[in-house]
Amino acid sequence: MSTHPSSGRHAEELHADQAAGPLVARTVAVDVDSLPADLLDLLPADGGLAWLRRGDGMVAWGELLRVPTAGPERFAAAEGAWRRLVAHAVVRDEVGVPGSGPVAFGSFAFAAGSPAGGVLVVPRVVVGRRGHVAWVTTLALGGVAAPPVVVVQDPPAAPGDVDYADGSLDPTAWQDAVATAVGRIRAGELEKVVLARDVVARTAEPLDARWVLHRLSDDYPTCWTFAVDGLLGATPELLLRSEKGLVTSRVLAGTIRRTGDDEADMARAAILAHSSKDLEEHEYAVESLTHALDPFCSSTNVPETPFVLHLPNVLHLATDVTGVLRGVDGDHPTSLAIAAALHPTAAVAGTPTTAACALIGEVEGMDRARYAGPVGWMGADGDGEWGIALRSAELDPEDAHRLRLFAGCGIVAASDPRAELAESEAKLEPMRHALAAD
Ligand SMILES: C=C(O[C@@H]1C=C(C(=O)O)C=C[C@H]1O)C(=O)O
Repeated sequence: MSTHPSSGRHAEELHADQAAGPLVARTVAVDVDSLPADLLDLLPADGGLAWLRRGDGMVAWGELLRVPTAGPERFAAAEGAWRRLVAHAVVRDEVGVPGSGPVAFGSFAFAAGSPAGGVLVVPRVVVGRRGHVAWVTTLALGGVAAPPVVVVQDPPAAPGDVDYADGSLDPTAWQDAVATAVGRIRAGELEKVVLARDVVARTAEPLDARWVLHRLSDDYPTCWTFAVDGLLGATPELLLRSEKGLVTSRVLAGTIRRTGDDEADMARAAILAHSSKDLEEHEYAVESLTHALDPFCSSTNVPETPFVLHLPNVLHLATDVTGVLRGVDGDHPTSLAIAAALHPTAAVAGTPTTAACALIGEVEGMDRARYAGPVGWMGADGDGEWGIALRSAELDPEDAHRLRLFAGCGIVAASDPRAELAESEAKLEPMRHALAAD
């Protein structure tokens, strides 16, 4: 994995590289049967990029360009750089599906003030699959790249024993923070806040990100498994997909742990679907999303009641919101511009947003970095997919044995700190299991 850049230098590099010539992208169709069932098998050991769900999606490697950003304008700066780059690009794409042609992968800090900022990475090679269609894209500057080597790599080595240590707040201090938040909500200062905690993992062997990615995508096929610049995870929550004028967003809020017993879980699903605490929490999240999406859309569709999303570790209340983008002939904002407007939703910040973010800054006691920020990819036409970076961990660029795991919970007036701690443990489970040896 590449290390995190210090801001200004690499942005200049982008311009210098552009001066070396335009972006040249060539996508060729490949026989879907010639690819391994798991595209992650193609990722080289020194890391790469991934965006996968149910076996479809993309893996990519080689860093052609990197656009580091920071501050309140982090999304706009990245988006502007990408638009300038593709405006002069020379593209030959014989496949023509979302994800073919030039793509950039990105990941952005939750908070505008976070030193983590954000980054767009343009890879040298992308291998993608969408149903029965598969492709390889090569990207270069100023000329056509040599055909890439696309081969199944040696499997990743296990991380060995993993030790866990408290992150910024220990469990008692975090429950105190939750209790403080409940007090503020009951006092009428705000309606909902999402509080997160971090846990630090130390692996005996240097971590091969592919080990974690394989586990996550095998265990959580309905989630979006991602890897962007040292941020790994499998998120069940899609901030948005923008495809040919249609936007889709999967909003989650309201959670119950699974028991491991199917019958008991069905009963729990029914409890969740009727829990006024969870329904209230969910409604805040759906409302904030639709409110932010509305200005971009000529029409939206918001189901009246949520469905229960079953994951191996938890059950969530979920709503899929769809909308038709305004704009003629595809002339509408890019997926990243829309993601910027939607972030942060009440699912990861709270309601109202400003008060919730202020309370997070006051009591959470940590920098979320890129956890709970948008993560995903975008193509030359601006279409793309951006998830919310949940159920995730950030690798330490300075120490291949160290990573920070994150999980958060929506807090409302009826929340109980002990139950929220248990919920956060359930949300840490995917990453803990992904790190475990066989
Ligand atoms: C904040 C997280 O999850 C969010 C909070 C949820 C909740 O409180 O019920 C459910 C899904 C996510 O929107 C996380 O996984 O870290």
